[in-house]
Amino acid sequence: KMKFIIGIGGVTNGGKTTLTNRLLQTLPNCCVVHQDDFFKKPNQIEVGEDGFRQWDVITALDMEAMVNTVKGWQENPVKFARSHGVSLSPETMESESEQKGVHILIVEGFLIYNYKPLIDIYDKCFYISIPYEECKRRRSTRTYTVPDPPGLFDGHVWPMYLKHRKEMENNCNILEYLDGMTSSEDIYNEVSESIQNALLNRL
Ligand SMILES: Nc1ncnc2c1ncn2[C@@H]1O[C@H](COP(=O)(O)OP(=O)(O)O)[C@@H](O)[C@H]1O
Ligand SMILES: O=C(O)c1ccc[n+]([C@@H]2O[C@H](COP(=O)([O-])O)[C@@H](O)[C@H]2O)c1
Repeated sequence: KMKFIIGIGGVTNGGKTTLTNRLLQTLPNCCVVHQDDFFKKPNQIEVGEDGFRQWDVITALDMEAMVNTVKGWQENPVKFARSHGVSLSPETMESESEQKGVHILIVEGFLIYNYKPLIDIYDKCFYISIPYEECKRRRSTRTYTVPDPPGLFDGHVWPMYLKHRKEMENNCNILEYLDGMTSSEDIYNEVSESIQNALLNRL
């Protein structure tokens, strides 16, 4: 059975979750792993010299657990789907014995291309970005499990984003860049078409 992994990376508040949810509704047999689910507890997040808890670094996340979750899907996507409440299409169920059908995993998050064990797993790598002003505006309307203290965006979030983005580009993934300023409908259509083409090439 064919397995296909899609990375949806990009800046905080770029629209990764919005796009991911839309794809989940339309792609067959599609599961998701959200990087945000692997943040460590606040008391395990180190405080930097700047006084801010360092949320926007890879060590703020339990990446080992995230990799194991992805491996769990790779080893048995049917079991993974079932245990995560994803219903499989009848066609996939019937063809289980026949090596047909496709299983798709979306890996979504702000640092999914900055961790070695995950870099080579993707069949498609998307990257959403938006400009500083829009990012700051959208972020100010969002409340995380731990709300941003004043100054976090300029003092930590944005500088870390720039640093990681540079690092990621050096890792030279074959990234497809998406403009997060366009409508979510346009972004969805662009990504959807790209995925369909890749799937057709693989069948
Ligand atoms: N294409 C878009 N255009 C305008 N606003 C968007 C778009 N996509 C998402 N948003 C908004 O931006 C905010 C962050 O979106 P979200 O999908 O949660 O981003 P992320 O998962 O990258 O942090 C939300 O308020 C969402 O409604
Ligand atoms: O999810 C959490 O528990 C959490 C707690 C504190 C901060 N965050 C922020 O989550 C951001 C990444 O998620 P996202 O959806 O904005 O890409 C990152 O910029 C962190 O600063 C997230």
